[in-house]
Amino acid sequence: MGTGKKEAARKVRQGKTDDGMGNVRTKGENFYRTAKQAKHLNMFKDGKARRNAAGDITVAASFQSRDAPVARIEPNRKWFGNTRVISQEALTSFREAVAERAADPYQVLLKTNKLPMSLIRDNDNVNGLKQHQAKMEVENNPFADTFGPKAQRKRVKLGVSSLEDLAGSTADLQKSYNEKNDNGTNEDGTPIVASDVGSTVEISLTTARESVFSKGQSKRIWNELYKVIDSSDVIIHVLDARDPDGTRCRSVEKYVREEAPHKHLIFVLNKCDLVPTKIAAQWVRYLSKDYPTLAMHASINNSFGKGSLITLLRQFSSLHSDRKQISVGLIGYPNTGKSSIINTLRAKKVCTVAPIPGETKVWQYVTLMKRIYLIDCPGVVPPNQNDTEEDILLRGVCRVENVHNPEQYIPAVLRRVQPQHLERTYGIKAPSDAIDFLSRLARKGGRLLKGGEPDLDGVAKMVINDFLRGKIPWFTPPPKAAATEGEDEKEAPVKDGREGRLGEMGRKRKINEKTDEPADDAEDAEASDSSGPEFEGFNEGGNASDNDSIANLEISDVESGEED
Ligand SMILES: Nc1nc2c(ncn2[C@@H]2O[C@H](COP(=O)(O)OP(=O)(O)OP(=O)(O)O)[C@@H](O)[C@H]2O)c(=O)[nH]1
Repeated sequence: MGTGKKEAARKVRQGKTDDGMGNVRTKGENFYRTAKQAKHLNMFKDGKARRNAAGDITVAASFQSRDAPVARIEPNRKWFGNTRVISQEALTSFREAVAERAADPYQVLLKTNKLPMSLIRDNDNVNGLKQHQAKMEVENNPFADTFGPKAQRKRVKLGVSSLEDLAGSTADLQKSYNEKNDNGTNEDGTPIVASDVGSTVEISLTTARESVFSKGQSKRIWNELYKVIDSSDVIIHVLDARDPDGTRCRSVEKYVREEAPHKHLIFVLNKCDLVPTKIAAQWVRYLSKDYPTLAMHASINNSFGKGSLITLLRQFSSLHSDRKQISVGLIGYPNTGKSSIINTLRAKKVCTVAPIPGETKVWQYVTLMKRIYLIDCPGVVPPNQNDTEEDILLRGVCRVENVHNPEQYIPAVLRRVQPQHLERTYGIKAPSDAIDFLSRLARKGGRLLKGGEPDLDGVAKMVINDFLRGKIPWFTPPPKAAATEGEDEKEAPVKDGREGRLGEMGRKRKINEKTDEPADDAEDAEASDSSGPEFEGFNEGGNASDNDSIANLEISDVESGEED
């Protein structure tokens, strides 16, 4: 007698005849196993092989069977629900339409994750470098050499066919070696310009370059730049209006275009008060072909172009209305006025500004409005083998006081500046040569060393600083095409004093600055700002019929120098 019977007897005794589920278990009715229970229990039996008395398997267990079970997957409409079929022609025209808009700097492709971008940019995952290498390999070598036996492919290319040839070419090199070239000077003692010489001397020149000329190229600064680019939705590339091409970081533009195409890049041509209005307008027209460009004069009290920039940033923020805020990074060469632009937009001194490069050391966040943050970045200089030391110095990249023998750069200054402007600035007759000019200037200013010798070094530093800080007027003329293009287009009527003699705008501003009141807040900027470049703004939904993921950025007639 098991516990089951005892328990049953107890239940009967106590009058509890149900099984806890309301069923009274009486033998003969529902005492036996249900079909479900039986099936479940059979499942365990099924797993075993059946054996005879001797222990040999007579019937294999189901899992030991070698017959594949007949199975059928139930078809489901959902499998086909997410598939769209597009004809080749429709795809081609779609690709063309999108490529056209993507190439236009005034149109913005929004919500790219809702577009089939992999279809549009189908070359993205092809390794360009590998492809290029393979192409070069086949072009430079005959097929048999490239894909022939191993021995042929691995042979080192010496450029000589025999040992005698090799010995002869070494002797030739020895003869043509010029010791002076290694010192960075020609036979007549003038410095070698990188473009005159072959690549071997170029390498020795770059290694011999003073460290002061490598400012803005350090890994730390580039890390700061990448942090700023990564954190920004809009990137403002600040250019110096006097030399926009020289202060343009093309490698950074390329990086943004390729690695972060969803970020908006715009140019701001700063310090446009230092160049004639016409020249600034031509540069704006020229640069606008690549990216939207605004002209600006950064100054807290008397700015120009501030309203347009704020309007543009507001439009970018409304373009990303789904975001809580947008970040705007300011990048560019050192000393182009990035921090000054932030101060101008905020209408107060929030970033340190100095007339020396490298003032901004680390990136810095500044709130412009509730929805727009600005990020200041240290100045960066993309390394370029073709840049000479004088190019680097005269772009304001390095600090003049750290340069040895500054008088050697004065001829370059004289080449860039017109004689009459030097005459007007220093009151000295048109200089013939650099040393003569410096000594006359030193004598005029009483900058003499012991024994009455003119302090050429000190005066040269002063002249370079005046050149960089806008005291001596100069500018780089825009490319010929841009200049003539401007002539053809409607010429703005020239009002009094607006034809833009060099340095005039700056002088007028100085007078105005004394009388003007500072703007209260960035929000009031439009009201306080002078009439900046005309700007129409985003024409949201302008192309909605074509594709509602594409918004148009229409900047019409971006003209600089619309002076107040
Ligand atoms: N004339 C004129 N000078 C300007 C303008 N904007 C900036 N500057 C001057 O340029 C110098 C450099 O300005 P910063 O704002 O410090 O330049 P930055 O790009 O932040 O320089 P880094 O800190 O080296 O990156 C300062 O002396 C400014 O007064 C401008 O629009 N016109």
